[in-house]
Amino acid sequence: MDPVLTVRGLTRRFGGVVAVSDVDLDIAPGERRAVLGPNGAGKSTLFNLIAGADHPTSGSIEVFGRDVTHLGARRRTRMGLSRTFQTSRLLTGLTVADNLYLAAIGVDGGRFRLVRTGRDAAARERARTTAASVGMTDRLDTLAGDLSHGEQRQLEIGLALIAEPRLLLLDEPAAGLSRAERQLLTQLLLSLDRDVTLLLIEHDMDVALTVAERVTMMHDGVVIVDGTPAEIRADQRVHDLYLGRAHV
Ligand SMILES: Nc1ncnc2c1ncn2[C@@H]1O[C@H](COP(=O)(O)OP(=O)(O)OP(=O)(O)O)[C@@H](O)[C@H]1O
Repeated sequence: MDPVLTVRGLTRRFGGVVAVSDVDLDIAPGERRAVLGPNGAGKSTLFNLIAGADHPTSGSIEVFGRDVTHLGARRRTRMGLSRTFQTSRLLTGLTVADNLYLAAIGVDGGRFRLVRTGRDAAARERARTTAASVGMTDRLDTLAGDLSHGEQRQLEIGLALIAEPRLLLLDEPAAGLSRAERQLLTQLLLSLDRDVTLLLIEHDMDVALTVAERVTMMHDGVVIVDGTPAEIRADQRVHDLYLGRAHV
């Protein structure tokens, strides 16, 4: 099967800083991949380049076999790429159902066709099925602002899933969550349909190594190890750079 994502020689410079340096990445359909690395490794820059929020100095990005290097974020979204954000985009004064409903009616008609007469009902139904897929059926009538931090993260993932993406980019999904919330998040990510390929940028080793089948470890903009969670755990360079520190 063709890769979902192919990155070649990707480089992003900011003045004299090479935030991402000659990175190659191949992600297969249905794969769960994590990108790990200490502060300043280049994870966020790589994420933004793949999402289309930023553009590389050199190199190329293909999504679903199509060169998107020079396409903006919206075009990539329409192709089936979706992302979460580190800062919450929830409408805290609205219920879970309404947050999902508004996202559903906002989805581009090309990918999620809602015939005019049934538009409202279809969007409501889509909100309900998405809530179920992120384990929030019993919270549909709760205001987003009244959700726990972990539930808000669940809802954000739901919003990213509403357009039925084929590639979901998760930007540090475990950031700021308690241990119990991280475990729930891990379960949620493990439960997602394999029709969606996952790429997560993550600081939290436990979440990344449990959810991902393959981990790409970055340092100073460069990929230093690419392997299975077992290989990552056993790698001396990872220990030196990452595991040896209190919390990087
Ligand atoms: N807009 C920018 N302008 C200048 N330098 C930048 C910019 N964005 C990132 N950098 C630099 O690029 C390098 C990589 O940063 P990046 O944020 O991608 O790392 P990261 O692995 O995501 O780190 P963190 O875990 O702290 O978010 C750092 O040296 C950072 O200072």
